[in-house]
Amino acid sequence: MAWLTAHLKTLFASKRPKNPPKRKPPTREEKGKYRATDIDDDNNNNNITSSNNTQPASSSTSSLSPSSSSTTNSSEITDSDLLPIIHHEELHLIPQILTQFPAFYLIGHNLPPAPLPQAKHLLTSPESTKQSLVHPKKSTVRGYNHAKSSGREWWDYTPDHGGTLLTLEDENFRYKTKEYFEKSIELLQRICNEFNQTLNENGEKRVVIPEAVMDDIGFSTMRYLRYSPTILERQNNNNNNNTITQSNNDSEPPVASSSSSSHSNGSSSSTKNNNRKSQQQQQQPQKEDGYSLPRMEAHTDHGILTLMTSTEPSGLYVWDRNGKIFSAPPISGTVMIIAGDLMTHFTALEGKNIVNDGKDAIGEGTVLPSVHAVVLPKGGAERYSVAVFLRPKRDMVVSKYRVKKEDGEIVEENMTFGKWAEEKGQVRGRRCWMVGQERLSGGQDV
Ligand SMILES: O=C(O)CCC(=O)C(=O)O
Ligand SMILES: [Fe+2]
Repeated sequence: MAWLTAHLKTLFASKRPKNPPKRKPPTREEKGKYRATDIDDDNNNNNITSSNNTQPASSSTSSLSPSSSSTTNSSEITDSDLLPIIHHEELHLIPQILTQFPAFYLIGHNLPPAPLPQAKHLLTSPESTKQSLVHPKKSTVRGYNHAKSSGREWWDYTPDHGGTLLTLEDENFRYKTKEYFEKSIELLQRICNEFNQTLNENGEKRVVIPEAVMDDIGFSTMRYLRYSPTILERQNNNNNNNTITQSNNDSEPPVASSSSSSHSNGSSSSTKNNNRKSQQQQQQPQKEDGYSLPRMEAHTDHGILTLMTSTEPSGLYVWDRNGKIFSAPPISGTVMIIAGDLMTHFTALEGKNIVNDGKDAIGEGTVLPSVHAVVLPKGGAERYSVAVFLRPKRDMVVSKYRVKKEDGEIVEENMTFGKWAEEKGQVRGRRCWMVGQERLSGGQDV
């Protein structure tokens, strides 16, 4: 485990790209042109442009310098924090964009409307309906779950059996859910394919992302989330009534804790620790310093890519590799895409791997996983979101790691996606490996 802890700690102290994008600072008019409500496919001829933040506290006084060359202190959010918007016709730009920005918006994607009404429908169903969607072995990546102490509840789609398990008895709901999941996965697979079109130093194409990712949905899933002060209130009034195990690590739990085929829960020591921790949390009074707002603590996703969209108010933030924070509100007509842990494994320098070589495996083309968190603004309405996670099968070998045997011999073993996810789940602070995140996590995960 030491290798993993060390790796996680060093990852975000790694090199910044030598050639940061040189973008002209947008004028206020240009920024206004791309405001959330104005964007549609027809008026957006630029392939890359900048998103406009809608809620930075300091926006009125800050300068309009490009984000990448900004010297802003990492914990400040200013008007210069602009995430790029890429047109679907320009998917080939994405491998480079993801080395420079922690997220991008995609426009012109032809996805069906985001199933946010479906998310609301399911997550505001009667409690008895929600309880009937809980996985028999309490998997936190299949069916209904909640983290009341974080003011959040969610439901994970089960793609197996045509999406008919742990779901609502509603044909329209099922159709819209399945359709959005399948189209989003196809889109994420097309983006992965672009990584295999880039040329290496010798001008040759190399397989960066295993072909199996493009051919199979693997352990991909889709999540509907709801953040609401009323969930926190229920928690306050009803501290001992939780029927579902509360975990502090539920945003991306060990994949091994839920098997799509066997539905085994694989109850691990980390789960027991989390239970103890969450019981302690429930006994603590809610803090009054903002941490009692509905939220998802800072973390990175396990998989390859995540596609996200949400209602307002957003409260979604992403960090770049230098610790700079970007606000990432929903922009109409777009979806937001971020990289997960596996993207770092796949895009490591040729001949190196991040598990054994740490920072030395990270080159200019290496994509780091995006740290992200959600904190609802104070007094805001509730928020719904949809996240589609592209993940390979759990037995896919994603890396190698060295193990010292009892006789002292060092051997290399395969690191599968399932093993990666399971071990990450047991590392304290796995949610986020950056200095500064304690502001969002309540300081518990550093
Ligand atoms: O609600 C969101 O927008 C983010 C959800 C998320 O990060 C997750 O479920 O891993
Ligand atoms: Fe996430």
